[in-house]
Amino acid sequence: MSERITIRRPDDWHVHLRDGAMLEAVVAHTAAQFGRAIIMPNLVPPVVTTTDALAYRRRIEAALPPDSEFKPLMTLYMTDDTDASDVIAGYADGTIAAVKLYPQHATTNAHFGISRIEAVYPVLAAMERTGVPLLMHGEVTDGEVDIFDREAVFVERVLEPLAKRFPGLTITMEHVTSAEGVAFVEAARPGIGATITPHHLMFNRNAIFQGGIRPHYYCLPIAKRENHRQALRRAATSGSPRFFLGTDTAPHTRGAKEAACGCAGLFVAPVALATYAQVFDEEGALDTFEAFASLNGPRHYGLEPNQGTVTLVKRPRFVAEDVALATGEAVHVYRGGEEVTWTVEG
Ligand SMILES: NC(=O)N[C@@H](CC(=O)O)C(=O)O
Ligand SMILES: [Zn+2]
Ligand SMILES: [Zn+2]
Repeated sequence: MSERITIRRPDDWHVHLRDGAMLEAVVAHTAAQFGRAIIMPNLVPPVVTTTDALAYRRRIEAALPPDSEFKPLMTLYMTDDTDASDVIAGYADGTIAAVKLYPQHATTNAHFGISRIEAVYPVLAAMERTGVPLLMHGEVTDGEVDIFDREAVFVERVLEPLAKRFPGLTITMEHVTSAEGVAFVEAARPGIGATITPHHLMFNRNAIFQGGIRPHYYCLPIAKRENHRQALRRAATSGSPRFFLGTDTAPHTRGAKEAACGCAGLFVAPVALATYAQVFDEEGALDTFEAFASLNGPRHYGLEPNQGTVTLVKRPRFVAEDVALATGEAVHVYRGGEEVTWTVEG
């Protein structure tokens, strides 16, 4: 049994850093572990143009610890008005790394999302031509579809046809949570990959209702049955280059979560790498950990892996319950108040 593991410095391919006081409070947790991260654009208002992305990147850089080498990779939020030439130019000059597509009303701040996928076909065609990756929140929003089935229905109704219509488009199915999603990605054409979060590897839907309603286990896509969690564990640890690390760290204040209508999203950054390492250790798969955390993502995005390394040791560490904001508000940390078994050494 391994007690220590050194891997290339990993990247986080799905992160919400927010803005303002929240950004200030959370960014160091991601920057301490990861070389790069794909930054989600669902601010209010969202990041829709390369000019917005550049300004947001500067705010992130200003909030980083002074000696940090962390590199934010920016994304645009696809709307009905997204301008293909802005996307292409922003990708060509390195301002943006990808475009994110949210089905309207699918998740936090998705009310700006596109109305009909057909509306953005010309932009998708331009992205296919020029190699700009498309990131998708993979859920249908049709109220007739059960919340636990929204990902599987999305795969069938939206993702499969889209992957066929644009055979050269690089697509990331973000935060895959279901056996159906895993099966699609495994069998899909080249250029299709998926991120897997630490929390969907850790708990199933029972956690949301254990002894009462538990808002700190509520995120989207919602956690599913145990067989889906097992499918995710198999996919992540399989060594398949299709699956890679994306934490979906999504901080909300306690006030926003512990409410009659609580926000979806978990703040997982402080325990992200430790939690993934625990999962790979439990599965007896530490040999495939580096591929998942540090190699598969860069390959999917056509980037080089990071140069440096991180070392994790199997040493228990107590996790603080909350992270404080300068406003006086607090953000509950996923696994806060618990001991985690793995610790990042640096
Ligand atoms: N994952 C979540 O539950 N929430 C995310 C949005 C998202 O990634 O869908 C957020 O921005 O809060
Ligand atoms: Zn999402
Ligand atoms: Zn997200």
